[in-house]
Amino acid sequence: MLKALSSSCLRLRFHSTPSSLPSHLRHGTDSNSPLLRVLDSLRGSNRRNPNFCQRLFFCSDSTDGSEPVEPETEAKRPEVEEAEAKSSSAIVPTVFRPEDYLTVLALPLPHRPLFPGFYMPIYVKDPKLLAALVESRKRQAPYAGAFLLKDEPGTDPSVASGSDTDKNIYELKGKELFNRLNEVGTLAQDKPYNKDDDVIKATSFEVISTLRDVLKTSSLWRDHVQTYTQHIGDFNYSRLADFGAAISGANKLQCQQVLEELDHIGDFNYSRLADFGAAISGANKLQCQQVLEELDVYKRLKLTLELVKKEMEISKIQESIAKAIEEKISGEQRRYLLNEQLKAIKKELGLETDDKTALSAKFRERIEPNKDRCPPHVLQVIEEELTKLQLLEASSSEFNVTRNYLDWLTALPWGNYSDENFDVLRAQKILDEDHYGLTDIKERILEFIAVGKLRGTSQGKIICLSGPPGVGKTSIGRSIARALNRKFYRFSVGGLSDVAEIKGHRRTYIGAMPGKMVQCLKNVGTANPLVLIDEIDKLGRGHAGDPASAMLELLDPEQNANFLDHYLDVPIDLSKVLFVCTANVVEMIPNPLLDRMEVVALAGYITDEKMHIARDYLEKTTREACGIKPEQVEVTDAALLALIENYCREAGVRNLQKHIEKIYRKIALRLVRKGASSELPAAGDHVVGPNEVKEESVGESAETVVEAETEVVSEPVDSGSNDMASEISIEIDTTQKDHSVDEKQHLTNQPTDSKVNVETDKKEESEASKEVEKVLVDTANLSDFVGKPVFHAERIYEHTPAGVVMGLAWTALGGSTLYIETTLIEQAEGKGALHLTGQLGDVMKESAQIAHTVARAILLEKEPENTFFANSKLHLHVPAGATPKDGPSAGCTMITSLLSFAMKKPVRKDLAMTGEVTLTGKILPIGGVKEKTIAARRNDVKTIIFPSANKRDFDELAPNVKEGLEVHFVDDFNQIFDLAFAD
Ligand SMILES: Nc1ncnc2c1ncn2[C@@H]1O[C@H](COP(=O)(O)OP(=O)(O)OP(=O)(O)O)[C@@H](O)[C@H]1O
Repeated sequence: MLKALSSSCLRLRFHSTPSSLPSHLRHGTDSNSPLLRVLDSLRGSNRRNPNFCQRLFFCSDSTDGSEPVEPETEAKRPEVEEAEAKSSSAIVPTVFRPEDYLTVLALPLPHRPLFPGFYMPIYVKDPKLLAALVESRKRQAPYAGAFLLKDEPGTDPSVASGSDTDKNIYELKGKELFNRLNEVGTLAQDKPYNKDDDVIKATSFEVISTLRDVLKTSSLWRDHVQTYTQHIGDFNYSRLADFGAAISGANKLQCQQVLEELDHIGDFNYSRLADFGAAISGANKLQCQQVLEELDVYKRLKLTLELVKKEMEISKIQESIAKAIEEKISGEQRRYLLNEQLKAIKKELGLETDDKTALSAKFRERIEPNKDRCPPHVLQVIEEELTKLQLLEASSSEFNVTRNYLDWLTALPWGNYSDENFDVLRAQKILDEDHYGLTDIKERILEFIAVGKLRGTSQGKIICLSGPPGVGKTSIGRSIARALNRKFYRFSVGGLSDVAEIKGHRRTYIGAMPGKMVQCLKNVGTANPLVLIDEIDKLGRGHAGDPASAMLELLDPEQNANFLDHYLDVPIDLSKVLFVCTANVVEMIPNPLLDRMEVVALAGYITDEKMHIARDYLEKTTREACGIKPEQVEVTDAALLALIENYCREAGVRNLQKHIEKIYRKIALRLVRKGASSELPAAGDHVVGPNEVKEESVGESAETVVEAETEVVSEPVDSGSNDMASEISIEIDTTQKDHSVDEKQHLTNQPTDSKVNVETDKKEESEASKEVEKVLVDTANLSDFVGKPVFHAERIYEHTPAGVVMGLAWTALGGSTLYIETTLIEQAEGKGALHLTGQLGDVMKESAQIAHTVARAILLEKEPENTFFANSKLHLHVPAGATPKDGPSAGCTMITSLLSFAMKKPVRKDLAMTGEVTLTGKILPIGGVKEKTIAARRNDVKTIIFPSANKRDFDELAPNVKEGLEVHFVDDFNQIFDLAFAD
C-alpha cells in the first residue's frame, strides 16, 4: 500500500511511520510559502495561471503528455517523522487539518524526480483525475504524491527514450503502476545536520563556486537557472526567484545577481542547495533520484557536487567547441563586414556609386564623344548590353563577360580618323630622313601617296615589302605611317596557326579575346592606322581553320569593310586601314594573298650603301642612344669599311647596326673609366678639372683629348658627314703638331667657335680650352671593339684551281656566291659517272646530271678524241655541306666546273656566273639578279655572266650597283665557254 505523499517541501518515505503531518508546514514559515500558495491556487485563487482548469500546478513532475495521468492508486497518508514534526516551529495555518493529508493521489513521474521546492507543470486532461484533484481540494487536501517511476526491470535507463516511458505510464494500471513507483517521493524531511559543520560548509561552497563557474561559461545554464529559479521563487527563495526572472537577458550584471543569490542560498540551507544543484544539472533521472533519496545533507551535497562538476566539464568542452568554430568563421565574417563597411563608406562619400551604375556611366561616357560617328547598329548593341548589365547579378560570370564585351565595344575608335597627309614633298623628306638609298622603293611609295592624293584616299592597296632580313622593311613601314600621318601598329604573323588570333574567340569561351585587328584599333585609337603585318610568308598552317583565309578576309579591300570579329560580333570597317606586309620570300606567301599585294622588293645593300647607312644613320642613332657626344668619338672610314667587309657581309644592315652598337658601348665604357680615373689624380696623367667639366657640360667647349694609346689617323674624317666632326678632325691634326711630347698621352682638340683663335694664338687658346676625352676607332684597333673578323666560307679561294668555279645564288638572306668543285674519284675504261654531295635538293641534283651530259657533249665537240668523261668517275661538291641548296640556276656553273676539270684549265679570274641550262646547252633566266649582283660585288667579282633574259632586270639596277662590273648576257653555253676559258 502506498503510504507516501509528495509535498512541495517535505520529503516522505513509504516506510516511515505515520506521524503528525504539520512538520511539512513548519518549513513554510512565511505567508509566501509555496505550499500555501499551491493550496490557495487549488482553492481557485491561482493568480499565476489562468489556464488553471487545464494545467494545474502540482508539486510534482510533468507527465508532459496530453493524456492525463490516471490517479489509479490512492495512497495512504504518509507518516511524517516524529522528530521533524517536533522540531517544527513555524506558523501553522489553521485551515489545514493534518488528517486530510494522510491519503493523497500518487502521480507517477516518468523523467525526473521532483525536488522539494520546485514547481513542475503537469497536464491533466483526464476528467476522473481532475475530479479527484478538485475533490481533494475541496477536502482541503491539495497534495499529490510525486513519485519517479522506476525503469522496467532489464532496461537501460540511459537508453530508454522519454516517449516510450510516457507511453508505458499510461498503460500502467493498478498494482503494476504501484510497483513501478519509487519508494521515495517528495514529502519528507531531511535528516538534521550541523549547520556549522566545516566539511558541509566547504562542500556547499564548492557547489556554489562550481555553479558560479558554470553560470559564467554556459548561457544554456543561465536559461536553466532562470526556469528553475522562477519556481524556487515561489518557495522559500523568493529573492532568488526575482533575480532568476531578471536574468532572462543574461547580461553580466544579471548573472552577477544570480551568483550573489546562490551565495545567499548556501548561507542558510545546504540541503536546498544540494537540491537546487541537482535539479538544474543535466544529470539523468537515476542520478537525480539518488540525490533525492540521500537524506544525509553532506552526502547529498557531495552527490550534487559531482553532478555540477561534470556539468562544468561539459560546459568547458562546449566553450572550446564554440570558440574553435567561432574562430574559423570570424575571419571570413570580419573581412566580409569590413568590405561591406568600406563599400558603404565609399558610397556615402560619393567615391563609388553602385557597381553597375558606375560601370554603365563609365561606358556611356566613353561612347559619348563618338556617338555621332558610331554606326547605329553598334550603338544599338551597346544599349542592349547596357540594359542586360543592369539585370545581371554583379557576381555572376555572365556579368563579367558582358562587362568585358562592353569594355571592348566602347573602347574602339568608331569613326575616329586621323587626318591623312598626302604631301609628297613632306613624305619624301621623311623617307630620306629615315633611310638612305632605296631610291626605287621610295619612288614607289611616293607614287602611292600621289595616287592617294588624287583619289583623296590611300585605301585599297596592300603593299608587300619583300627582302632579306635587316634591309629596312619594318622601318620603311614606320616611315610611311609617319609620312601619311597615320598611327602605326605592327604585329607579326610568323608561325601563327590559330585563326582566333586574327578573328578573335567567340565570347562564350572563358578568357575569350578579340582578334589582333580589334586590339590594334583599341591600341592606336584611330580607325585608319597603318598596320604592318610582319613575316606574312611565315604564316602557319592552321589546325583549326586556315589563317591564310582569315588574313585574306582581313586584307582584301572588297571584304574588310565589314570585317567580323568573332568576339566583337558586330562588323567593323577596316577599309580605311592601310596594310603593309613584309616577307623574306615572296614565293612563300599564299597565292590568293599575294595576288592582292603590290610587292616592293628590297634586295639588300652594297658596301657603299652600307657605308652611308652606317655613317649617317646607324652611328648617329647609336651615339645618341649611348649618350656620347660627337666630339668624343671618331670611327674612321677605313674602320667602317673593314667592319662592313670583314664582319657584316650580309645583305641587310642589322648585323652592322649590332656591331656599331657594340663599338659605342665599349667607347662609353672607356670614357666613363677615363672620367673616373681622372677624378683620382695620378702622377703623369692629365686630370680634367672640375671647372673644365662644368664648362664642357654647358656644351660650349669642344676641346677634345684623344688617348695616346689610340692611333691618330692622318687622313681627315669624312668632311661631308658633319661639319662639327670635320672641324674637330682638323683640330686634332693641329693639336697633334702642337703637342710634340704630350701627344704620347693626349691630343687636344680646340673648340669650333674659337678655331680662328687657335690658329692665331695657340697659347692663349690652350689655357682657355677645356679637354674632352676622345676615342678613335681605326682598322688597327677595330678588333679591340668587335673581336677578330669572322671567317667567311664565301671566299675560300683566292685563285680558283681547275675544276672550281664561282656561282651566284639567291637565298632568303639575300644573294651570295658559292663554289662548285669537281674532282676525280677514279678513272677506268667505261667508268664514267658523277657523284654528288653538298646537301643538294632534287632540282639541283637533276641540274648536275644535265650538266654532266652537256659537258660531255661539249667536250666531245671541242676535243673529239678526249674520252675523259667516258672513263672518269667524278665527284661534284657544293660547299658548305651543312647548308641545304636547291634550284636550277647553278647549271651553267656546274658545266663550267666539269669542263674546267676535264680540260685541266682554271677559269678566268674574278668570274662568277648564274643560269639554268637545258640539255642542248641553252641558258634560261634566273631570279634575284640584284641580290646576285650585290653578292658578286661584295666578293670582288669583276665579271658576271647572266642569262640574256635577265638583261632587263640588270638594266633596272641602280648605277652604283652596276658600277665597275663587266657583265655578259648569254643564250647558249658556248658563249660561256668562250668567256670562261679565254686566255
Ligand atoms: N636604308 C636604310 N637607311 C637607314 N637605316 C636603315 C636602312 N635600312 C635598314 N636600316 C636600319 O636597319 C635596321 C633593321 O631594319 P628593319 O628592322 O626594318 O629590317 P627588316 O627588313 O624589317 O628585317 P626583318 O625582315 O628581319 O624584319 C633598322 O634599325 C633600320 O633603321
